[in-house]
Amino acid sequence: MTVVEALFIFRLAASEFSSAKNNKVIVIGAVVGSAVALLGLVVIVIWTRQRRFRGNDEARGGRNSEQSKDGKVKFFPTGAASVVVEGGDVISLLDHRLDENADTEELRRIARVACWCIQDDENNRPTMGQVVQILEGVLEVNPPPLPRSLQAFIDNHEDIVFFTEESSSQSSQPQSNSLSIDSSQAKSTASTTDGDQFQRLVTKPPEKLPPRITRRVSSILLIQYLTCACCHRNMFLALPPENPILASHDAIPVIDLSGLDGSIECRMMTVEAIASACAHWGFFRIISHGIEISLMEEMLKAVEGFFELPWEEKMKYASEDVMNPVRYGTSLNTPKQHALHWRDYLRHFGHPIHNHFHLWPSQPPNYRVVTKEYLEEIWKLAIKISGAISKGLGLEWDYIEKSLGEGCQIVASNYYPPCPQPHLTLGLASHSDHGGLTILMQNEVDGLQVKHGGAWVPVHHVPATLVVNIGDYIEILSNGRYKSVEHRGVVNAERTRISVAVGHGPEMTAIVAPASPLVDEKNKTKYRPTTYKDYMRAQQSSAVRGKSPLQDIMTSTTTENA
Ligand SMILES: O=C(O)CCC(=O)C(=O)O
Ligand SMILES: [Fe+2]
Repeated sequence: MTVVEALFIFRLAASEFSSAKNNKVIVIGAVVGSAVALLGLVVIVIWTRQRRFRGNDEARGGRNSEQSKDGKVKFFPTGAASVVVEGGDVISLLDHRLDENADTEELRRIARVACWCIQDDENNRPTMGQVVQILEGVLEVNPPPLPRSLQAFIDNHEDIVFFTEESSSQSSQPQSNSLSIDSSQAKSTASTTDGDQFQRLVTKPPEKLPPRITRRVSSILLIQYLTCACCHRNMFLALPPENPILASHDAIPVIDLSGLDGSIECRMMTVEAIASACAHWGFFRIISHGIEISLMEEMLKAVEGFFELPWEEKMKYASEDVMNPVRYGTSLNTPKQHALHWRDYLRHFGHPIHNHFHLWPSQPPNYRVVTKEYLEEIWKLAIKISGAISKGLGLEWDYIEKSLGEGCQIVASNYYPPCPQPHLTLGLASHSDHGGLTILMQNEVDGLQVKHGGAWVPVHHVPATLVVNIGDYIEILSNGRYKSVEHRGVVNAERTRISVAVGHGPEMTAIVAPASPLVDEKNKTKYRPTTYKDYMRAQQSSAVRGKSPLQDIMTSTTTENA
């Protein structure tokens, strides 16, 4: 593909992106083969953004070119590429609204990779994988040669096809004040380049990795990455320096839930086992839970099917509003955090299902039906376990159930693609869940870790089991007797991990506060009351680290009363 062809396609298909299944980077859906060339142009658009290439400048009539004082028409990509090739001031090309507020090195890297992507000979262009690594600073990139087809615009500056800024539904009329070059002409000027040019791209790992760490370029993220890099935002999620030592065994308690359907002794023993697990771990594995294995498998498949949809289909559910009933994204609050997880997620409300069913993803075709069945079963299971937890706290069986009102169920499906540098990043940073109980299912790839006694303990995949953890709502309701436990997701270099975490909490308007039977003169309230909606919003909007949202509503127990 020549640059001109790429420009045409960019012009006509600017919004058509799809995910490359394997390497999880953005490509342009309409392009078969040379997506990298188009990527190079997209990169130039993003980095220089408004003023010339996109033609926002009305004075220039929305063209991707401008006329200099000597009357010559300059094609902006050519000018930009020349600056990059000659080692000029890349900051001068930056969107002026950014007030030169960018990291020159980062920008130079972006600019160079953009120019390598639009080399005339496809063999000289980097692979998507190399693009990603260069942008991340893992590989170094040398200055590129000026693409010959851009050189053609210098040589034939009066013969330029201008593309207007109108949407692709309008025809792309040449705006030339003279003749036009069509793509075949440009092709003829773009002969293949020397075989050794690719060598000049030579990318070598830097001696040490950059300090800011999350390497996350998935379907959503390449664009975010580039935009944020241009805005000089720190979007990397670093591991905490004092990472606790990782215990190597999986020691969370295992509870046979069939005990809750047995004799009274059996029930009480199971209640005690759950109470002990909540008090000491906040996490436990359940067996004999009553959810059909086939349903679990179908749910995992439906979720996987969603993540494998084309990018544009998934993006229908992207939202920056943390309270949106359906959300597809990456970190919980990407615009605010500028710190990204190595994962994509789909998060939406479940119970009461009739309120939300119609909003759920309509693809893959069986997603809604399977999810409905799974969430209904999981809701019943959550209520059953909540009964045992209530009893274990010395409350009535139905205390927690009643406190939920209509209740709220949220399913968060997480998709963690393989990561080339897994030890340097996280799929999901340490956090506690805002709800009462989370019931989690994972595919056969490990990655969940629970903080216990100052160490991170892995929770391995065990077929047919589910993992339960208590969240902030139960910590608050128990007046701190049970603690919601921090957990996180790590990633690996080989396999995609999928987890489906279903959280259960009260209806949005419910007041979140300690259960009154658990508050007295001796046990003063440890948490300030708030509505669940406000708490959830605060939790979802904060940088997802540790338990800070919960700490924000803690009282000084020595001074405050219920
Ligand atoms: O992927 C996992 O195992 C953890 C998921 C999780 O903690 C969450 O979605 O809240
Ligand atoms: Fe979680």
